[in-house]
Amino acid sequence: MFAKFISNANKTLLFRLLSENFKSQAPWYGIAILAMIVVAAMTSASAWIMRDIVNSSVVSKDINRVFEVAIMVAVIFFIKGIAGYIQSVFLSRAGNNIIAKTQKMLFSRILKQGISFYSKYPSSELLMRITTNAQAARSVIDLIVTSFVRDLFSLIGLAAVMVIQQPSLTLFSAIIVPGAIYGVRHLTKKVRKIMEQELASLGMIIQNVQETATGIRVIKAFGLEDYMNARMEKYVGEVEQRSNSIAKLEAASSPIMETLSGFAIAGVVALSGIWVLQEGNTPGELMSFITALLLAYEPAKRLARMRISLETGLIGVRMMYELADHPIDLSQKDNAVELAAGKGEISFRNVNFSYKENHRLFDNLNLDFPAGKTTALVGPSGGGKSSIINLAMRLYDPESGSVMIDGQDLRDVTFESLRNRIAYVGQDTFLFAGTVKHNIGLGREGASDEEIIAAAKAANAHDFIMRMPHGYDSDVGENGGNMSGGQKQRISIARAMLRNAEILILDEATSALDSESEHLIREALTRLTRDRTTVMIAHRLSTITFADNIVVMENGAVAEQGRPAELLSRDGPYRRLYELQLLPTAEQAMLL
Ligand SMILES: Nc1ncnc2c1ncn2[C@@H]1O[C@H](COP(=O)(O)OP(=O)(O)OP(=O)(O)O)[C@@H](O)[C@H]1O
Repeated sequence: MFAKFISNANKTLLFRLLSENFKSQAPWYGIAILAMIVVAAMTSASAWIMRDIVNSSVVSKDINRVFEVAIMVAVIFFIKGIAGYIQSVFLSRAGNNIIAKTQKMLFSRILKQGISFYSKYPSSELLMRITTNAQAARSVIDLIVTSFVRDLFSLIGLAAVMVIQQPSLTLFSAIIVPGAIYGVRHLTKKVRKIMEQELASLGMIIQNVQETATGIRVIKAFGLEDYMNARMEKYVGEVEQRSNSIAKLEAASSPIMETLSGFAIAGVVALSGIWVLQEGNTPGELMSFITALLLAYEPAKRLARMRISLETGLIGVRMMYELADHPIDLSQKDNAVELAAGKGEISFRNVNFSYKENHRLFDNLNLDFPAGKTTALVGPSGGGKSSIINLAMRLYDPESGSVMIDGQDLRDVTFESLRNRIAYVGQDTFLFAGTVKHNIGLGREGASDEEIIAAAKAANAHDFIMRMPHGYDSDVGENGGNMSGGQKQRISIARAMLRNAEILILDEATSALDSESEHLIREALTRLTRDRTTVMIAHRLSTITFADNIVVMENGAVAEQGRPAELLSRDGPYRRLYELQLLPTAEQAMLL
């Protein structure tokens, strides 16, 4: 029966959801299920006792019996109330634990993913999958437990009351139920489709809000408020329309059920007169039967609609598992070893690499970054500079050939030992929510306050930090919103300084700073790069005169390399780049 109830794919999904979550929560679900059985039993008892209420007061007019029955009614409802409380508390406890566990699992999974995963899933989508879809896991389990235990047991109990009180009338009512279930079945498919579209539009709403928050400067500067508003209106409108369609479809199950139930009750009322009058049944039995029938209506309706609720809930669960199962394209080998301590020489040997199929960026690339020296990567945009540091940090793997540190292939070493040997200062100086101290301290776990301050001093950041309202305990604001570009850069230099790794990867900021800031940063970088293997992407050639070696990258290949003075003396690509950047154009020269 269950096989026909839901599709095979959904059945697999459901079994997986239950097997992964139900077991760990078994004690809580056990208690909740026991409480539900008590609730179901008390519901049936409240229908059963109608017979005694009516017979004792109306038929036998026995006042003592009336009091007895009244006490029993009070006890039934008291027990039902307590059991209902226990059921809710333990069901929620298990459910909340499932949400928490799912969210933790999803988050640690996406943290393991390589950079390419993040180009596939926009942040808004990740947000939705980790929040809304994780909730769906709980809702589906709740639905199964409440429907199969509370509703089914209530229905069985009430049916038993009905059979005992009026067997023939029960038979009549039973004919109606399959009709009602059939009536709601055809609605399921439609709801599923609309629900999928609704979730997609919901994702777009999140994306729009997120883009507004992160891109507010561009929005304001270009007066894009109307454009953003129009986009929001479109997505919100779509969600509104789809929600209405879903509500209409879901509600459509009500008229079907109401009409059929109306027929059942009308039939029962008509027949009951004949039975009571002709077959000598008591009015109490009849009242008990009708109460049981009416009480059975809600659980029966919920069970009939269960398929719709299950299908819609499973959409979220499927999306959650899609994220959880997304293969990790960049993983650590099972037999990975520690990256042995060394001087930090980086070498690329016969490296072939492409981001997209049939679109090779590096073709047999051979390149060395000598230990303890600073190598500057220069060249036109798209030449492959960032891709080199992506491979050197093992954010991507080459298709063939190898990237090595001190002769060890990066694919053979643990991520932890690799990351411990590298410090990174990126172009987008990302700061995390928290204090200045916290942001610098992320450079090395367990660093003392003194070490953090020493790193900040070396990064020329100490003085401006001390001028902040709470010094090192000042809040940096969202992504360093409370700081200038130059200050953020010095914080990230201090973070790298604290790491004290042999290898430094430096992606120079493209935005120009005022000369004071530029001078302070330059000084900090000179200290930071001293005696370290530094790979530095330089966008402004004026800043790399101190480099030991320069590599000019063009179209994924090394166009030229050598010492700065040596390259300048040649009439090659570096000299041309240099002249292009440093020599004022005729027009500029006239303005000077
Ligand atoms: N994640 C990616 N997916 C697909 N293609 C990419 C990706 N990143 C870079 N590329 C492509 O690879 C080539 C090299 O890019 P790369 O970012 O390494 O160049 P770059 O020299 O650092 O450029 P820039 O100076 O503009 O930062 C470019 O053609 C770029 O379009």
